[in-house]
Formats: sequence, C-alpha cells, structure tokens
Amino acid sequence: MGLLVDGEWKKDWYAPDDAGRFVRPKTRFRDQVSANGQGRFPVEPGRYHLYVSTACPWASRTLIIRAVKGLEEAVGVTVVDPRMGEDGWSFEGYPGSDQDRLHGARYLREIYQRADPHYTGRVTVPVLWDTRERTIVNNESREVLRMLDTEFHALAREPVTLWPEALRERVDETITALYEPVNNGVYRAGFAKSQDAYEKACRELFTALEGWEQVLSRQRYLCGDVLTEADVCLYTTLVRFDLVYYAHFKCNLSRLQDFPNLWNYLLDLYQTRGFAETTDLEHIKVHYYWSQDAVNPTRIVPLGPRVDLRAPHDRDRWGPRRLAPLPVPASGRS
Ligand SMILES: N[C@@H](CCC(=O)N[C@@H](CS)C(=O)NCC(=O)O)C(=O)O
Repeated sequence: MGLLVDGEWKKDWYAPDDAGRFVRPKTRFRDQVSANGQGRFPVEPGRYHLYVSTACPWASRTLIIRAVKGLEEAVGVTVVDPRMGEDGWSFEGYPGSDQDRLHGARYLREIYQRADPHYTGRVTVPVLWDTRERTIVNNESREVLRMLDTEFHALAREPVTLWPEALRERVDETITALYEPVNNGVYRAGFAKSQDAYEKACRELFTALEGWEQVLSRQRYLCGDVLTEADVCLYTTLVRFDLVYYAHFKCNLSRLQDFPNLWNYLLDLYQTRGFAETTDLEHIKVHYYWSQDAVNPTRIVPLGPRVDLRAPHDRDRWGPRRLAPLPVPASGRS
C-alpha cells in the first residue's frame, strides 16, 4: 500500500488520527461528464473508460450500474489485480483481472501520474478515464455511479434508471445515511488502531444495520418498491459482510445471515441482473486478506465461510421485481 506525493510513490499504510480512528482521505478528481454536449467532458460512446477492482465495494457500484443499464459497449472496463501490495493496484495477470490495454501500464499509479504528474493522494479505484483528454474525469464512486445513471443514459441499452424522479431526494438522503455507519463503518472498525475507535465504529454499524433491517421488513427496497442507487450502495457492503468483514474487520456482533430481511434482500439483489455478474467472491476474499497485511500479517486467505447467494429468498412477497423506467431529464446531477 502507498500513495503518490507530488507524483512520487511512497510506501505507506493509512495514518490514523490521534484517537486511533481511520479517516478516509477525500478524492481529488471531481469533474463531470455531461449529457448535453457542453463542457470539457461531453458524453460520447467509447470515449470514457473505467478502471476498477471487482474486490472493491466502491468500484463495484460503478460496475453494477454499467451492467444494469447495459452500458458495456459504451464504457470500457479494465479490472486490476485483486492483490494490492507495496506498489498499490497493479495489472499483473491474476485470473479474472486484465492487462492495461489502454496504456500498457504495470501499476494503476501510472494512470494517476498521466492525469497529473504532480498528483498527491491515494491511488484508488474506481477511476473514470477520458481517452480523448487523456485524464481522470472523476474518482469518487458516488459521483461516477450517478453520472453513468443519468449523463450516459442516451447510450444505455436498458431503458431504466436507478434514480427515479419521484424518489430523488430520498435516494440521496439514503446514500448519505449509509455512508458513515455502514459503507465506511466496516473500514472504521477494521482499520481502527484503538479499542475505543473499533468499538464505536462496530456498535454504530450494527445499530444502523438494525435500522435498515426494520425498513426492509416493510418494503422490498431501501427507498420503496423500486430498485435505486441506494440499494447498489448497500449491496456492495452487504455482499462482503459474512465473507470478509465479519472476521477480517471484526464486525462480528452478528452475521448478516442472522438478519432475515437484510439477508433475503442481499440474495434478491445478488440474483438481479447486473449484480452477480459483477461480483467476484474470490477477488473479494483475496483482496482483503492478502492486501491488508497490517490487519492480516500472514496473508492467509481463509477457505470459508460457506455462503450460498443463489439460495431462494422471500422478497417476491411484494410481487415481481420492478425497475423504474426512463426517461430521466437530460442533466440529472445532484
Ligand atoms: N471515496 C472513494 C474511495 C475509493 C477507495 O478507497 N477505494 C479503495 C479500494 S476498496 C482503494 O482503491 N484503496 C487504495 C488506497 O487507498 O491506497 C470512492 O468512493 O470512490
């Protein structure tokens, strides 16, 4: 693990704050692709490219929306090696990952150095790359998810949106509510460097999960009866929960399987088109257990747990699964 400082690679683990808490650094590239043909980054088929890890919950958000909307021909993808060592993310041929066919790079940091030779910050996935301007448009998953859903919709094969007009505010509030206790909460527990910081993060996580368990006892999805971006954001944490976060990050007050609604909801989402195809359970396990040697110094990847995500679920009790249809307005930025 490491980061770039003024364009130079430095080997370094995350520095905790004074109380031993994990603090996630802010992402730097925050430009927008626009549907209306204006600005530096107009939408065009084949112009933009995603660098992702199928192990990473943030990058997986972008893979799911790309698959659900049928954007595979319009937006290319390169999958990094799930093992992130001292040199950061790389293209080293682990099964299920790619070589960098755009630049022939060995490490993802070379892509950041191309975008800004003096970049200072972490080298993270996802990255939305512009092949025309040869730069990074955006590396913040929530924003890339939204752009693929709204600004790219003219290029989508499937006429659906996960940000339906009537639910926009609710979806945005839900994504925000999930972030700190749940999506980032598992990391705050797992990367804590003090007992207090760990316990606080772990308790907040389980309190939040209990709340969502209640919500999902009343309705099929987080924001009502249609699938939204908020479900994508929760899914990428839930699918890693029993597999990795329970043991590796010590999020073990209970298993996800002990929450009947959350567990059945996870099975439902996994079995929805676009989800299982973009979820690589082996990459997930290898990434966390092998890469985070400050948490797991032996780098041994456990064999279990046995989890069957193809098992029947009870979520059809609300009737057949529904996706919200287009149209969405041309520029749907939040
Ligand atoms: N806020 C970013 C976080 C992305 C992120 O932290 N990705 C992790 C992988 S799960 C990463 O690339 N970490 C490498 C590092 O921090 O050095 C987002 O949501 O896109």
